[in-house]
Amino acid sequence: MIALNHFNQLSGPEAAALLAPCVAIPGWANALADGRPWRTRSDLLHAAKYLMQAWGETELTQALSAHPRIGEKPTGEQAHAALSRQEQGDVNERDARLAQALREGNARYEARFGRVFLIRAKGRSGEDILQALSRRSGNSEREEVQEALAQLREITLLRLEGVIGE
Ligand SMILES: NC(=O)NC1=NC(=O)NC1=O
Repeated sequence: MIALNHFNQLSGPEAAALLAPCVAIPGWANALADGRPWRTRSDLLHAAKYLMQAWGETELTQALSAHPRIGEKPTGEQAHAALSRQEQGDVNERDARLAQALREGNARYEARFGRVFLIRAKGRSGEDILQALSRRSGNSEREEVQEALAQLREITLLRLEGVIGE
């Protein structure tokens, strides 16, 4: 985490690179880097949320390239991977029944929608996630794009709040 005034003083590329692990949508990080200097952290977070409203299915697909399946914690060392491992901390990978149910649920979801199931995992138990996976698998395509985008916004905002301090 760095302080806002330090973020304001970085070069453009450094500022954008710092935000890149929040979501794999470069335009979003670049726009927030270009918007500096931010007067307050709140101004930055409001701008970030405003920019996310424009995201659609294209951005969702783009972002999913950096989100591992739920229950499959990534092994990579990139910042995205470390964040995903931390966010999925409450998914008890030692619970073999849960892990199997998530694998099966993810496969069914991907067969239906053609993309990885995305959920804000932080603060959710494996059981909570499994229930959401089951419920959302019954969504229409249009409903599910909106739900997945809402989850992407939550994940991205939580990550941004973890990167930039007051
Ligand atoms: N497929 C996923 O939902 N992945 C993730 N959810 C999170 O909260 N972090 C992830 O990497």
